[in-house]
Amino acid sequence: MSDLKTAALEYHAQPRPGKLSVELTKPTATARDLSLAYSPGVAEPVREIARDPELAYKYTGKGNLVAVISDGTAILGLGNLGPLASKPVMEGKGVLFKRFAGIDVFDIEVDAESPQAFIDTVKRISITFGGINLEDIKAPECFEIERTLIEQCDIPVFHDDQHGTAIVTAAGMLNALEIAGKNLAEAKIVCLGAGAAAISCMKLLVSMGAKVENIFMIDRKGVIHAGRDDLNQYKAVFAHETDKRTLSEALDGADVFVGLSGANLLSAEDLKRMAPSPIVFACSNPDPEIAPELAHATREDVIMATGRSDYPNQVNNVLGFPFIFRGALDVRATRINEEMKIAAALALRDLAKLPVPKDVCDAYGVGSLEFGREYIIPKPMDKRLITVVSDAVAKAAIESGVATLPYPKHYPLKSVDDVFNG
Ligand SMILES: NC(=O)C1=CN([C@@H]2O[C@H](COP(=O)(O)OP(=O)(O)OC[C@H]3O[C@@H](n4cnc5c(N)ncnc54)[C@H](OP(=O)(O)O)[C@@H]3O)[C@@H](O)[C@H]2O)C=CC1
Ligand SMILES: CC(=O)C(=O)O
Ligand SMILES: [Mg+2]
Repeated sequence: MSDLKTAALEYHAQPRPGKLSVELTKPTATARDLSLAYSPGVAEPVREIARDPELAYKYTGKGNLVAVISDGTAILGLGNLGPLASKPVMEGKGVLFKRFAGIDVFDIEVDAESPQAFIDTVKRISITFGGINLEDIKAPECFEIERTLIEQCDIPVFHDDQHGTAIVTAAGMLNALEIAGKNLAEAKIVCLGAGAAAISCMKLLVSMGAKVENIFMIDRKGVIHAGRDDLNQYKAVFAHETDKRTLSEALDGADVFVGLSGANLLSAEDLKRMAPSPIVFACSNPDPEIAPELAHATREDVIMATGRSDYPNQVNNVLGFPFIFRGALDVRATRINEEMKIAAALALRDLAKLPVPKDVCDAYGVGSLEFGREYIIPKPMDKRLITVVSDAVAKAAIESGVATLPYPKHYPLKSVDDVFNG
C-alpha cells in the first residue's frame, strides 16, 4: 500500500473509528444537573418551544447545527458509490465546519430510491437544523433536489458542490486572470465536466462578467453545442453554435481550463494548445485532471490550481462553506442568495492580496507566501477567513433582506473562539 493510503486508513480507524463525536455543552456532574438536563427540567424548554418555535434557537443547539447530507451519487470524483461509502466525506465536512467555523454537524447519509424520496427525507428532518449542506449529489438530480428544498425549508439549503465550488473558483479565477493580465469578459474558457460543480461554476462566472459564448463546456460525449439533441435543460444553457467537438479542439487558444470531471483527462498535448499564461484549475478530487508536475513540465507559463491540500493554489470549497454558513447562521438568514455568494467570492479574492501572516506560512512549511502565480487564493488555515468571509456574507444577507437578526454585536469575528461571545 502507498504511504498515503496506509496513513489515511489508519487516521480514520485509530484511536477510535471515524472523525467526529458529540460533546456536552452543559454541566452533568450532579443529580441537580441531570434534573435540569433531562426530566423533570427538560419539560420547561419543551413547553416554551411548543408555544413559540423560534425559542428552539434559544434552548437547543439548532442555531449552530448543520446537516451535511448526501445520497452518495457523486462522491468527490469517484462517482456513484452509494450513501454508506460517502460517510467519510460527510464526516470530513463536519470536521472542517467545526475546525474552521465552530459549527456542529450531523452527517446524514440517505439511502433514497428516488430524488423525491431524498427530498421527502430531508424535508422531514430539516426542523432539527439551522442549515442544510447538501453534498456529493450528482447532476442533474441535484438541481431539482436543491430547488425544491430551498422552496420548502425556511433555513438555508446549500448544495456545496455547486455553490461553494463556484464561489471559490470565481475568487481564484479573478486573481489568476489578473496575474495573467487577462479579464473575465474576454477570457476563452473550457470547462471539462457539465455536472453539479461545473454548471454552477460557469453560471457564477457568467454572472460576474464571463460571456456564455466564450465558454465551451464538455461532457462525456464531447463539446456541448447547439446541434446536440441529448442535452438536459441545465447543459442546454451553455450550448452555442460551434464546429468544435472535442476537448482538444476547444482548447485551441483557450485562456482557461476548469476541470470538474475526473482524473487525468487533460493531456500534456492538449495543454500545449492553450494560449500564453494558461490558467488550469484541475479541481477533480482526489486526483486532478492533470498532475501539477506534468502541467509545470509542459508549460513554464501555466498558472496551476487543484482541489488538493498538498499543492499550491488549493481551489476547494473548504474555503467557502464553513465561513458562508457561519455568516448565514449568525444573522439567521432564511437562505443563501446570490448577493451572499458574490460577497463571499469577493472577500476571498481580496484576502489573497493581503500580506500573509507567519503562522499561515508555518502551517504550510514555507518561508513566505505572496500574491502571485503560486498563491492566487487564501489557504484554508488562514484565521482571517472567518473574519472577512463570514462578515461579508452576514452583511450581504442583511442588505439583501434575507437576514432575520441584526448585524451581530460580536462581529467581525476575530477567530473561531469568538463564535459564542455574542
Ligand atoms: N475542488 C472542489 O472544491 C470541488 C471539486 N469537485 C470535483 O468535480 C468533479 C465533479 O463533481 P460533481 O459536479 O459533483 O459531479 P457530477 O456527477 O454532477 O458531474 C460530473 C461531470 O463530469 C463529467 N465527466 C465525468 N467523466 C468525464 C469524462 N471522462 N469526460 C468528460 N466529462 C466527464 C460528467 O459528464 P456527463 O454529464 O456526460 O455524465 C458530468 O458532467 C469531481 O471530480 C469532484 O471531486 C466537486 C466539487 C468541489
Ligand atoms: C471538494 C468536494 O466537495 C468534492 O470534490 O466533491
Ligand atoms: Mg463534494
